[in-house]
Amino acid sequence: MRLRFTKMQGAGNDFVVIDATRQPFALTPEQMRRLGDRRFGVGCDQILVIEPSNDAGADFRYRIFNNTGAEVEHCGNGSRCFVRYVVDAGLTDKREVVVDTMNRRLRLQLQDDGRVTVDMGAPVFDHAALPFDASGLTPRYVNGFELWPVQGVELAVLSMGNPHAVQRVDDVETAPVATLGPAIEHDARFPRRVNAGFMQVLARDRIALRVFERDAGETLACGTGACAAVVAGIRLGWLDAAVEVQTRGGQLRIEWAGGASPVRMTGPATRVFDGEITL
Ligand SMILES: N[C@H](CCC[C@H](N)C(=O)O)C(=O)O
Repeated sequence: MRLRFTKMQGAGNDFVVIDATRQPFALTPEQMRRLGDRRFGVGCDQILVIEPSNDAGADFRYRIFNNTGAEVEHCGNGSRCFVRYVVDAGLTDKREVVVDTMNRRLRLQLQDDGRVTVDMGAPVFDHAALPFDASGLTPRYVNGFELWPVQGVELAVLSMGNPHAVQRVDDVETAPVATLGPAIEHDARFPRRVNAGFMQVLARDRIALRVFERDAGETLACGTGACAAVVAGIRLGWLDAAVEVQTRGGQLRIEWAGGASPVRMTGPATRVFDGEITL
């Protein structure tokens, strides 16, 4: 089948965007794996599928698939690219767009400087939301927040709609992301696996972050991972309410006022090229 797509990236996290409002989306997981393959296909970290909304409260639905073909709950960098796409493609004349993902309703705002601000919803600390099996473990409490001993390190665990396990490291550049990342991702205590964050605190309003993503491996940036790292850092008493996150692919700004308030993320969203592929 012939498929039109738009290649986009948000802080180096890259996506194949499929507009299912203008062409049918019916790819098998194998076809999605080929689409996402950097040698046999287009290549991307995730595939984003834009669909009409079937709910009066939202302008669109958007589905997210890792490049393995696995459908997932949330993608922060992808949400910014989604709104950049729908505005540039003329699918909406709004500059504040409401979109439904698998389990969240997001509000996205296109800024005058071209960046996009996303209300990412509130973090969830209930272990069942990841899920995370803490049975038999004793956490260390820092500032009243738990750090869990897993794979020989201390993890803060939380959900941004998708599961995250964040640890503090002295230097992200020398952190063992390539080995410890997959070990955490596949640890049995995360039955649906997990995104593993490595956070270096540079100041109370600045961190460096690398994320070994579930399925996709290390990406140049992870939006939900940046939200999870900042929320964990605030809960642990290391960070203030507004933090600049330096990733390998660019900079994100994350704000969280605590409690049940939503996490706000601001960052770039760029169209790279349009194309067609036969799958
Ligand atoms: N790998 C993630 C999905 C993509 C998240 C990331 N690309 C972002 O920007 O939030 C997961 O399996 O939960």
